[in-house]
Amino acid sequence: MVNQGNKTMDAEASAEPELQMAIKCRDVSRSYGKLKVISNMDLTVPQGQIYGLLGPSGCGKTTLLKCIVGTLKISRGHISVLGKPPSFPGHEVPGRMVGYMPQDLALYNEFTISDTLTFFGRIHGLTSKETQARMDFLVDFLDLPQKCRLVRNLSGGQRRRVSLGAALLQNPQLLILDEPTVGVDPVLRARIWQHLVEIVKTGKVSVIITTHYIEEARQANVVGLMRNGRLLAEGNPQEVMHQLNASTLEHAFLQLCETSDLMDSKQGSRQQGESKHSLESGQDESRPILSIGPGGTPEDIPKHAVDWKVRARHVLPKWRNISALMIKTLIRMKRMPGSLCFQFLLPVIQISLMCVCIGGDPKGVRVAVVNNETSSSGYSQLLLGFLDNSSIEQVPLSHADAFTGIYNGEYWGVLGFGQNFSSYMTRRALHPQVSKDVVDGGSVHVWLDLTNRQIALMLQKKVFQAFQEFVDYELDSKAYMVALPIKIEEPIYGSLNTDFTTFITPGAVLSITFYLAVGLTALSFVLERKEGLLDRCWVAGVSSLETMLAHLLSQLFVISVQILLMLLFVLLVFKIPNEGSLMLVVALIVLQGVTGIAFGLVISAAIDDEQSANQAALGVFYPNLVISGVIWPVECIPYPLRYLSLALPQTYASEALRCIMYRGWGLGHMMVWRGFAVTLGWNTFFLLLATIILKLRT
Ligand SMILES: Nc1ncnc2c1ncn2[C@@H]1O[C@H](COP(=O)(O)OP(=O)(O)OP(=O)(O)O)[C@@H](O)[C@H]1O
Repeated sequence: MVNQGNKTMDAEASAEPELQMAIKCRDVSRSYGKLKVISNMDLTVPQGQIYGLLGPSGCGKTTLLKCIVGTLKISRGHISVLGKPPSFPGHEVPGRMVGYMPQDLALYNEFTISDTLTFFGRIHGLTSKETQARMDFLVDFLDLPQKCRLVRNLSGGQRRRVSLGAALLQNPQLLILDEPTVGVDPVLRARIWQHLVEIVKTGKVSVIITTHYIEEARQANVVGLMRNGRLLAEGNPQEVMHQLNASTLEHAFLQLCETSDLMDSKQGSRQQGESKHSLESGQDESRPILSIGPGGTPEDIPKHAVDWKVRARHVLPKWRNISALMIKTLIRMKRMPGSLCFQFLLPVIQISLMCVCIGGDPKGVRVAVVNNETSSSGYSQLLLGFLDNSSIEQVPLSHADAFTGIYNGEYWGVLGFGQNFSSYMTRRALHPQVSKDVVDGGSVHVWLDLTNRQIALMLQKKVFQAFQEFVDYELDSKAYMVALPIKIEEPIYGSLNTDFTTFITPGAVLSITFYLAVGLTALSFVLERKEGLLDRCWVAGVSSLETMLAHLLSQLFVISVQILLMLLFVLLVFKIPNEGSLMLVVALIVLQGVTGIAFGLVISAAIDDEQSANQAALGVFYPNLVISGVIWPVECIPYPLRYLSLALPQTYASEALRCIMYRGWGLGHMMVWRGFAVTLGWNTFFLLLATIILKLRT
């Protein structure tokens, strides 16, 4: 009986004058991995009508709407929205022509209602006057609370209405509303439907709406009843009910489900004997059981040509969108002052801790002194007087106690002087030939605990320095007789007492800038994607490149403040020398910050959840720090790992920064421009990669 009705109504429809179609889906399929969610679906939304898309939870309604707005790619078939496929160059879908209310709220929690509508108004290119007028209307119409209320403080239903307001804002030609009436009281629900009915009356606006409340869809001009990714029926709600002799849409739907189950089981038993080919073609599946009205035919898929100028304009980023997104980020920052202060202060804290704690000479290192020379005017006492007391704490002990102490880990070394140290040392210096006992007794004996190389090296250096100062003082012009025949001349670059902090600071500044920038951006898209904000902005007409550039520019502001504060501390508080151009120093650090932002954007474009994004950012941190030559010279890294090290973003950049700061070199030196070139190369690569990933995934 249903099939008969179907045929009659198809025939009637073909006799009617042809309607303009707002949306045409032909043979559309979409799968998530192996799960086929939409199967060979044909759906037609006539221009100037309300189309109610109905169906149980999980039947694929949201997926279909996402395919229609273009945020999901279809696996097969063709979709035309307002005359062209979504995201066709020059077509304002996505863009101003479409108002999309996603199922997720997709609102910025830190925004007020007014901020939210102003943001979408900017993206759609409305003037502030137009936005204001629409805002006043929508606040009144949707019964919204005061405009200055923060979205995060609104109830679920209020948020939903704000989200609907954002979709209605620019008076779009096509409204795509995914469950706009959930959580909305019956009075307002009726008003929303009344409004939709009114706006379609002009014939210029079309609406596709999904709802769980099947009966409210009676007010739609056309309903599509969906089940398991298929359209069971499409037609005017009254006619659907009439055809199925049902008193309510719900009953009609129930009947269709039963018919569909019956047909499926019949088809299943038939197909057992048939070839696999007919199973896969799926052509039968695509036809609704009941089709009343303007269905589509495969041959009406038009071909569209596009001018290269239009194509170029479509690809080029729009400053309007970038500035809207930047203002959005700045407003969000302003609404989280604690987090912003923390972001500004964190690099200062990190670099200060590094300068204070890493690279300086160890202090108060306990050393046991076994002095068997009793005379207080002996050379041993004199020599000990030249030891740097701030670094070394001398503990006079007997031989036995000193060795017990060092074995117990109480001392880092033992200095031993023989009974006749002074006389033997003189004899060593003056006589060309002396016995082994004299050589031995005239030497300072040093036993070290070498488990801590830095402390042991410092002790050795301090003992040699003390000895040199002692002989210079005691022997004056004859000092050459006992001193080592090696003279360390004035350094070409740097100073004689350069400490490890000086080496590590440039690399540390770059690493801190890089990783804080990664941290700032690695989650930016992850959270926005999760909350549906990325998709919503995309449907409003924001491209991946614009999203990327807006993030980059607004985060540049944050890292500029970070870099300024960090450099103030490094140069003025910790007095790290800078012999070169401050402009070059700042430029290189800012570019490294951009590399960090771009890398963070890659992570956040590629990864869906916060935990994985955090893990990726943290996972890269330590290996990169270790093999970038930031904390230890690259020359210590064995081949072939060194090649990897040299290719990393911070290796040549750290070297370049050291060359600028300590050697005073400029861009004329290869070691400097190489650092800039590698940094710029990585910036470009990461930004392109992030844009491509985001484009592919949005
Ligand atoms: N990103 C995804 N990855 C894998 N499966 C998905 C994804 N999104 C949706 N699905 C699956 O696709 C099917 C259809 O989901 P969809 O959200 O389109 O249903 P729906 O009809 O809108 O349901 P509801 O009315 O509850 O919103 C469901 O089985 C769902 O689990």
